[in-house]
Amino acid sequence: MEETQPVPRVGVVLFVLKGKSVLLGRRRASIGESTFALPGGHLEFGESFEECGARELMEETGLEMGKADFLTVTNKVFLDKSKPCHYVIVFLRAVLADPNQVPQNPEPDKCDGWDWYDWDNLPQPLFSTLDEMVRSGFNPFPST
Ligand SMILES: Nc1nc2c([nH]c(=O)n2[C@H]2C[C@H](O)[C@@H](COP(=O)(O)OP(=O)(O)OP(=O)(O)O)O2)c(=O)[nH]1
Ligand SMILES: [Mg+2]
Repeated sequence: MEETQPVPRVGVVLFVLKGKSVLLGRRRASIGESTFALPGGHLEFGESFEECGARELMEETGLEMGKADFLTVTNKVFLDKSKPCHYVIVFLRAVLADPNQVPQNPEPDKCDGWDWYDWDNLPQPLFSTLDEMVRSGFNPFPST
């Protein structure tokens, strides 16, 4: 039988902002195990980036997304795992529909839980892509 060739996949990942804080959760997943990462996941057939972001945020945190806009895109190959992965990741900046919503953890097998972290005092270790962005001086907050 012919082997299926690996292909790049598209992900949508959210910087959910509240004041000077960003929403992060410690991953329980093969890629980035035990690192702090942003909510997000795979783009499904027919979805807009915003629809995907809102769906993933609801599935992973129970939070309802408000306004979102495009920030940047990355193109990253993860070769350190037994199954190599290649992701084009679209990063959106988002706020909550209601800023008083409290994050839940409906997928405890995938994440230890979600919390708000001050951008100037981020937890360690960060997920590799996020770590690279922070080190390069990337800032998800709107310039005022
Ligand atoms: N969640 C998340 N994914 C990220 C980040 N940075 C980054 O490159 N990715 C890439 C690697 C992930 O394997 C890929 C897809 O996200 P994911 O691993 O959370 O996917 P998922 O299980 O939630 O997706 P799904 O199957 O539920 O659709 O996006 C990040 O900060 N958070
Ligand atoms: Mg995810």
